[in-house]
Amino acid sequence: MAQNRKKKIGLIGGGQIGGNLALLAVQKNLGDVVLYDIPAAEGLVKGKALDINQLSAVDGYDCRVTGSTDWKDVAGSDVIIITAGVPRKPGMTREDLLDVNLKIMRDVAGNIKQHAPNAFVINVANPLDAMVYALHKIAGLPDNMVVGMAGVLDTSRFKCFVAEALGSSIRDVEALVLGGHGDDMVPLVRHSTVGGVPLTQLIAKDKLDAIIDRTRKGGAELVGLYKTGSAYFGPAASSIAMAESFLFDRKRVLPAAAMLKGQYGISDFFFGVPVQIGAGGVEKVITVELNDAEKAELKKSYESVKQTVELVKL
Ligand SMILES: NC(=O)c1ccc[n+]([C@@H]2O[C@H](COP(=O)([O-])OP(=O)(O)OC[C@H]3O[C@@H](n4cnc5c(N)ncnc54)[C@H](O)[C@@H]3O)[C@@H](O)[C@H]2O)c1
Ligand SMILES: O=C(O)C[C@H](O)C(=O)O
Repeated sequence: MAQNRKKKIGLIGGGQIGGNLALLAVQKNLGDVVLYDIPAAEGLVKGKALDINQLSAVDGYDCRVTGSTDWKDVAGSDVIIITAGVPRKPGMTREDLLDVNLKIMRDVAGNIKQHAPNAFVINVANPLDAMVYALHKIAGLPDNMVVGMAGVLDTSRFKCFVAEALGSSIRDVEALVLGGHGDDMVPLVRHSTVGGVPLTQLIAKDKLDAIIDRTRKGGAELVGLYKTGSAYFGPAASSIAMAESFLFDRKRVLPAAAMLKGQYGISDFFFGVPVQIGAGGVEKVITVELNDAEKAELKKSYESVKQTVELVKL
């Protein structure tokens, strides 16, 4: 009888998010993990791999992590998550990372093209929307196999603040944040509910406005607290949710930066919208009906993301 082989997960970048991705992948039994980083970080990835493999004995996890500085080990990955890139520090914008992270992306995307052209690739590096655009161009992957992680994280921040404000279970909060991964992202209040009850009936407008503002600045709030880098637990969990939906053909509808071909009036551009992720990668882009005010907000977010993407010269 044919045996199902274990899935292979390539994690490019073994820093804060990369290490947490490896841990979550093992704990969720997603597959064997290759944690790749540059030669200067060999000890870091080999150490994290060994540490997680030893932890596996405690709870009996079956998947293994290999720390590597050789792209050949990444070959054959079913899914790749890219966190190779510098995080911002207090006082910086995500856009300030463009030059340095674009250099890293050239290297990473070129290697994906060479070593893992069939993988479903999730980019996390910032500035998110520009980096996923560069990845797609350089790696030459099909539109459906490249996606950027931001919407799941931005939406989870919004849900977290709503649950806190109401003192309710976070499980019952349904919400959606659209647009680019920047201060102009669009939390869709009209489409958000708690236990099926519209959010607008539960939280007063001034409180909701404060939640929206805090969500938009959610990344900066953590940068301000950590001081030496940015968020990593939430980003890792958000990326794993996307990878899981692909690996197990879950067909979850999740907000992500996906290639648009005319949807929302946007063409040949990666932008944060709800997509269905399954074994075929991004299988569907879902169009949400928006009112004029929401359309205007989304256009503003698009215009600001576009400014950064236009600086990407390949
Ligand atoms: N999309 C999001 O929502 C989101 C959320 C948080 C962080 N981020 C971004 O994710 C990136 C990583 O964050 P982090 O906290 O893990 O940073 P980190 O500094 O802890 O880790 C980054 C790792 O990338 C490695 N790296 C550098 N060049 C590389 C290359 N060419 N190939 C492979 N690896 C390479 C570094 O050696 C380092 O280990 C940052 O750009 C950050 O801004 C995005
Ligand atoms: O804010 C950052 O720099 C990191 C990330 O984009 C986040 O939203 O946490």
